[in-house]
Amino acid sequence: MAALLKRSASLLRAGALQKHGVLTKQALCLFSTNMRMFTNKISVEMDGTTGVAVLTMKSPPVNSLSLDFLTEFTISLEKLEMDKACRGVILTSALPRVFSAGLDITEMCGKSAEHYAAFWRAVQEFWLKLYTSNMVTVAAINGSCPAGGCLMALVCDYRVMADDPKFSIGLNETKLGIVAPFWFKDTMTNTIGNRETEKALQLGYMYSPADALKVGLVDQLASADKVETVASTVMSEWLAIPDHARHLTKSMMRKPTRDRLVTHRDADITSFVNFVTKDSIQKSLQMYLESLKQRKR
Ligand SMILES: CCC/C=C/C(=O)SCCNC(=O)CCNC(=O)[C@H](O)C(C)(C)COP(=O)([O-])OP(=O)([O-])OC[C@H]1O[C@@H](n2cnc3c(N)ncnc32)[C@H](O)[C@@H]1OP(=O)([O-])[O-]
Repeated sequence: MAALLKRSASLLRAGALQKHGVLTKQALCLFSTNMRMFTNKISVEMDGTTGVAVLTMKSPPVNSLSLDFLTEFTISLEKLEMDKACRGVILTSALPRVFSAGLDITEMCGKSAEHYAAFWRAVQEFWLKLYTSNMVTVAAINGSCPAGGCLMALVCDYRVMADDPKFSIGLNETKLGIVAPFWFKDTMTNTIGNRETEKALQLGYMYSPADALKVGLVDQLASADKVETVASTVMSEWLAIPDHARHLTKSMMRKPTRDRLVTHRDADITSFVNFVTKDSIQKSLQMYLESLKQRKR
């Protein structure tokens, strides 16, 4: 009981969340050591016995990474990170065919320079928090996963993807007439190597699950209905390793890539704002958004 009260207090202290004004519909429920947390766009269920949380993205139509989404995601992750009982998190989607469509293109169109800067800082923060998490992170990719969606999966420790040829994964930025920034590129290079990344980025290549497995962009395929179960099995294998040894190893492997962004963070924001405010880029993004809408007709 004492432990439960201590836990409730720590969750209530996380009332800092409300200051951000994004968690208006948040509900916290405590059942013994299990925890459930809901925001508008994300739900988190923590199993106190296993120490594993499932973070489910539920922002229709395509779990696009808007400023609000990124803020809710980052805060949810921070809360799990602060919870000593949580050792691993599985990321997945509640939507039937989409893991995440990547950055919300409407956040990059027709807005002010100040907005673009705030948006980009949130994208950086999201990447930094997930990339440097002490928890084991496993992506259960149960749908398509372009651009920022692929980035989210790539920063996880392990990726399980649904073996459905209708789904695809990759950094397709060049197809939108934009350029993946250096830390997107670094994240992909660290996973599949320089040559494959160079081809994939120049072509904006979207891999089928089978091809993604072949080049190592994902670690394992599973039938669509088994993705989360397989992710849980993988999670238990990773959690069998002592936390401190795994943390130090992860941090040693990731530090140079993390440091590169941290050192160049402001310059990266300036560069994004200069890029995205160009008329030619605004035109490309508008045309791409329009083409997405036309596809449905
Ligand atoms: C330097 C910058 C680096 C950039 C990184 C990025 O991540 S750039 C991001 C690169 N990302 C991409 O290139 C992904 C583009 N998206 C897709 O390829 C597909 O949507 C899909 C395969 C994800 C899902 O197919 P599906 O048949 O299930 O769904 P659907 O196609 O019918 O779309 C439903 C609705 O969602 C809308 N919408 C979609 N995506 C976005 C978005 N990112 N944002 C906003 N809106 C988006 C779409 O317009 C439509 O709106 P409507 O008409 O209802 O008002």
